[in-house]
Amino acid sequence: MKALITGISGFVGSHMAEFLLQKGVEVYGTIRHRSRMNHIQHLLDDIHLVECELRDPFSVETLIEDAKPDLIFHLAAQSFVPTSWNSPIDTIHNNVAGEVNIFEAIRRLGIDCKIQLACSSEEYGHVNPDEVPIKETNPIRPLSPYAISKVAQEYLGYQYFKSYGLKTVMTRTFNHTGPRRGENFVTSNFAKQIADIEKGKKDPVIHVGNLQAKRDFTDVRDVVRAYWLALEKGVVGETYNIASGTCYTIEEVLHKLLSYSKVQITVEEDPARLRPSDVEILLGDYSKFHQQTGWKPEIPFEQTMEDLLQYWRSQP
Ligand SMILES: C[C@H]1O[C@H](OP(=O)(O)OP(=O)(O)OC[C@H]2O[C@@H](n3cnc4c(=O)[nH]c(N)nc43)[C@H](O)[C@@H]2O)[C@@H](O)[C@@H](O)C1=O
Repeated sequence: MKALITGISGFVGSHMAEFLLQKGVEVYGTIRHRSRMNHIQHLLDDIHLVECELRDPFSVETLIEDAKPDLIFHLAAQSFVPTSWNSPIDTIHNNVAGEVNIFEAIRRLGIDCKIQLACSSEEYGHVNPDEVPIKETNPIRPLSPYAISKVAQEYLGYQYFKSYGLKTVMTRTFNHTGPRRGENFVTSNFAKQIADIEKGKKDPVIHVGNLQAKRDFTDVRDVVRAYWLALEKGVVGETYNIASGTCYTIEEVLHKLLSYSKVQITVEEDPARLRPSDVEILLGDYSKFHQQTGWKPEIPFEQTMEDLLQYWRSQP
């Protein structure tokens, strides 16, 4: 069996590759000329890397024709919410055009494959207090250009399923983290600041944004297992929440991370970290996915946070 991972050198892509290799799957992955390879350095002998610009239809058609995958995990995206305010068109173009190019290549070449689409809980956006835990049937009220790009990705997945029979499965994944998480994202950012303070590379002050937001975190290693099950047991054309079913304020996350360190650290708000609009609460109900696939998260949040901090401590 052959699987293609778009964005294989990224955070989730590298974990997905490790998971698939353990399953004995032949792994293809896309990189761009400026991709950093540090997350997949240890896998280079075992995977096929293809340089591909997903925004370029010719590049994508060549990729799909050469790889002829049975499974596609479409993980490549501009995924940082604040960047989507600074460059909204780029986020929408990157995330939406890239996916359409994949769908068009599959359709034109007549490739028979299943496609997992990494959609997002950000699509829910504004959530009323009486709407948690969030089910797939909740209203979509997106609050960022990134969220809009994910709504478009998801509905395109549905439309290509209905119009052309493409075997798409959409996963609305809530926040996820773990070793290799990009340093912009909150858990990694805080963990890296703590590790830098411990190493004496930074003054003992941790800079933070909105600590009142509530988020539902799942370990990335549970998430890639969910993506595999989404294609193995999920129903094509359907959308599933992937979540832990528990949420914490960002303040609680901060204090959890701080409790793993012996150094004395002062907390300071950095106004540049506040957003034009922030999703107040994301707390997911994953029962639809559980009923279909049997999946449930296995790695406790505390373990994820300790592993993340250890990851940053081990970085040069
Ligand atoms: C599901 C969804 O999950 C992620 O989107 P996100 O929730 O925006 O993730 P984040 O880690 O940037 O922020 C989480 C919360 O934490 C608050 N926050 C406080 N202080 C800082 C801070 O210093 N840095 C950051 N980044 N956030 C901070 C921030 O305001 C927000 O309320 C992406 O994977 C996205 O791709 C995705 O799909």
